[in-house]
Amino acid sequence: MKVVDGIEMKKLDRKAMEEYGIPGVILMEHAGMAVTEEILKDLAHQENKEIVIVCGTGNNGGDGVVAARHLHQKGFPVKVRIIGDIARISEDAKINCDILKKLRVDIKTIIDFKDVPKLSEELSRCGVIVDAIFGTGLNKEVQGLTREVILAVNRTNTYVLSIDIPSGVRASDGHICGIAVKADKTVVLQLPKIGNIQFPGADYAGEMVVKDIGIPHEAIEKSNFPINLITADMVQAILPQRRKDTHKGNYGKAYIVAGSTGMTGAAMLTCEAVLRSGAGLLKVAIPQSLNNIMEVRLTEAITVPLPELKKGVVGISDIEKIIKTMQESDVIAVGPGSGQTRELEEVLRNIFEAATIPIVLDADALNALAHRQEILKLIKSAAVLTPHTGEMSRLTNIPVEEINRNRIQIALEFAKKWNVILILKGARTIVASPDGKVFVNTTGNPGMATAGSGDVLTGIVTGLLAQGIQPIKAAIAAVYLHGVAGDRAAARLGEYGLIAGDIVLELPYAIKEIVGK
Ligand SMILES: NC(=O)C1=CN([C@@H]2O[C@H](COP(=O)(O)OP(=O)(O)OC[C@H]3O[C@@H](n4cnc5c(N)ncnc54)[C@H](OP(=O)(O)O)[C@@H]3O)[C@@H](O)[C@H]2O)[C@@H](O)CC1
Ligand SMILES: Nc1ncnc2c1ncn2[C@@H]1O[C@H](COP(=O)(O)OP(=O)(O)O)[C@@H](O)[C@H]1O
Ligand SMILES: [K+]
Repeated sequence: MKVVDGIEMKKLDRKAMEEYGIPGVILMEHAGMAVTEEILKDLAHQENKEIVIVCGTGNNGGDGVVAARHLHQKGFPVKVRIIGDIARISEDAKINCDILKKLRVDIKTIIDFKDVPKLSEELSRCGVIVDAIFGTGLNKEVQGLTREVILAVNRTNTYVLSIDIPSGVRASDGHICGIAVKADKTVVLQLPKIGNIQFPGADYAGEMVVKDIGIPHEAIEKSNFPINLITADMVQAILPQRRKDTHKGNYGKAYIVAGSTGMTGAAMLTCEAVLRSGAGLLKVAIPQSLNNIMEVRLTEAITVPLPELKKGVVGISDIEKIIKTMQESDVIAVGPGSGQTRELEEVLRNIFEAATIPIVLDADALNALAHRQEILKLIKSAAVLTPHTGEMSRLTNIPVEEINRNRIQIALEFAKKWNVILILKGARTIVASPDGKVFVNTTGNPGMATAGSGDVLTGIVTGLLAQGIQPIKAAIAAVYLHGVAGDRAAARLGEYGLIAGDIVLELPYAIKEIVGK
């Protein structure tokens, strides 16, 4: 599903109107009806059926006014409160306001701070507040009277439904323009906006429901706006059903180079996730002295001990053996728990030069690349990098705060510059491809902020790549499944007690949930 910013949404609205001749009032009518439908669902669970709709003077307010008409028609007590100068109301919203007046719906304007206490009282007394103050047209910090009204909405305990996006959240990036409505539910019109899914804005949305308002789907499909939301349908289409007449050779050989003294656990988690993702065969390169530990724990994997020179870490002396196994494999992953050694860069350089298979780089492999990203240019095959924000900061020399303000753009620029698939991990993981596309993941939860959960993701990407899934698709499916597995684990155990191994254990069920088998 496409994700847009305010400008792209406006373009699509205009296209619907100008190229397809769908008048704005019709789109507004659909929006208002979609909102009504959701309000009716919410009202079904509560005694207090009174609704107060707080509107701005733009088209978002117009959607609220249409909803007021439908609710009035169905016999619900509705109040409409319009903030600001009603003379400035948008054309389509005015048409609908005029109808409301003729229907004698209770409609008033809030033009002064002294109107706020009365409004606060109405907001506290009603059963549902509809927030139709600003949508995609928010273009500056929220101040003055509107700020007071939003504060009043947030002070109540009343259920709040926002139209399109909680007022105060900037559609283009999720920035909070000083203050924003804290919604219980957001009825997103036609397409999710970046501000609906990127933090901090995403935190204000509550439950999100996306509703079609009649913008032609072919117009949306033709849009070349690069951002997409990863959905279950998308992942289902990526994961093939297994054919009956197959054997382990059909599901690929994965090769993991991971682990060092003190960090065999990272290698273990990655390996388990590779196997649980359905790869046919797994080999793991491990410093000789750690081999026994791995053999005991990893029943199903083949270990390939490396004759380490420096005890407990992989070094350049191991490279011949690494390259040989790599040449017999379908994917290689390097980095989880590898340790920070100077030699790792040299190891990577050799792998990059020799590899004809997809390469997954995580953790210490990424640290080894910091300040030496240019060696990524040696890679002739596909590469998937999986940094968390801290690793991304080291890779790019951009401060963490700046990355967090601009995750999509920074991930995209890196992917294009270095011709890699970049998975920028965190709450709302971003997958960026070198051809300029971005996929945002919304599965997962803060319970996954625990040591080793990134190693699990590396294993899933690697396991899917082993099975011959196209690299960008493997990355998309991996982040989604990783999040679903994490959500399942959290549902069972809660977020506090969740550990990375639980994500691995839930992974088969997450896959089954999507694939059906
Ligand atoms: N045909 C369509 O386009 C359809 C659109 N639809 C709906 O419309 C929404 C977009 O509507 P929109 O473009 O009219 O903008 P909207 O969000 O209502 O606000 C703009 C107003 O707010 C004002 N303003 C902004 N920031 C402010 C601030 N900080 N503090 C104070 N004022 C501020 C701004 O003022 P100005 O910039 O003019 O000074 C302007 O007056 C969209 O989210 C969806 O819900 C659907 O009905 C389908 C058809
Ligand atoms: N709040 C959150 N919401 C969703 N996913 C999260 C959240 N916190 C962490 N995760 C996920 O958990 C994983 C953590 O990875 P990482 O930081 O590399 O852990 P480690 O290095 O310990 O393995 C990432 O895939 C990240 O997206
Ligand atoms: K709104």
